[in-house]
Amino acid sequence: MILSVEGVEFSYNSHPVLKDVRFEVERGELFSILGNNGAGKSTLLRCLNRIIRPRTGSILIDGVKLSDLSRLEVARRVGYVAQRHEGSRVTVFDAVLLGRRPHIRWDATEKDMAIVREVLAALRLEEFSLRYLDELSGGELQKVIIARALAQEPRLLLLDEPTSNLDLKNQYEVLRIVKDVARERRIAVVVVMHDINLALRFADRFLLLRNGEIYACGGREVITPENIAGVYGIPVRVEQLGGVPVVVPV
Ligand SMILES: Nc1ncnc2c1ncn2[C@@H]1O[C@H](COP(=O)(O)OP(=O)(O)OP(=O)(O)O)[C@@H](O)[C@H]1O
Repeated sequence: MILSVEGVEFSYNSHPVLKDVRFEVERGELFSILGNNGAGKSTLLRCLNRIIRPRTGSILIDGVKLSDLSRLEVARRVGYVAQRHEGSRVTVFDAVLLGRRPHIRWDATEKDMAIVREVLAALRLEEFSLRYLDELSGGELQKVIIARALAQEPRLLLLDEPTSNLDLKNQYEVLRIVKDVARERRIAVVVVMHDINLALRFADRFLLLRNGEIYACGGREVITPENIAGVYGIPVRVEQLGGVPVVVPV
């Protein structure tokens, strides 16, 4: 088990956002968090990266309490891609190399450079290597931020709506790469997604969050018309298409 979340509660000021959230993510697993707008998905990811600290409950990474780790130790273990990012006057290569920073002692080594080149190739970003981030399209920038998190080689990778700016081809490519990385490197990947059908295609397990509470958690069997209606308040059918369940609003 890489990630164990036990009874996490979080409030902004006195407004409760997460209530008794508990789940586990195994190595090699792509775990998808789904839920209505404002359900607390991003807040949960920020707790998992210790950007914010839960009021109660505990989060364990490889059995070690997140709250006992130093900032550097968290950065070595947890990669995080936020929902929004802004371009800056840094080249794509340097931005991805920044992902290696938690592992670099004095100066970047040939190994760090090789990892960056490998990640850029996997995400088909090589031609942009020397471009500045503020000269990229929204989708290209999103891929660079994901590349930086992959270069970090975390044990736990947290992605907040990683495909929101990507076209159809890039959505599939990026999720395929992330899934392969999870399997091959035996890391845990937690992805917040709005597209249930994309989640159904790539995720191994699902957490349905409604207004800060777990509504359901499990494999494809939890993606039922009842659960989707309960979380999103919209009637749907679940059809099979090429062996993959597809959620269709009715
Ligand atoms: N910094 C903050 N201060 C106060 N309240 C906040 C803050 N950030 C989020 N909230 C509130 O906490 C709740 C959960 O927000 P969060 O962003 O985690 O939801 P979400 O499930 O990621 O939503 P979405 O699908 O719309 O991105 C919302 O009601 C939101 O208004």
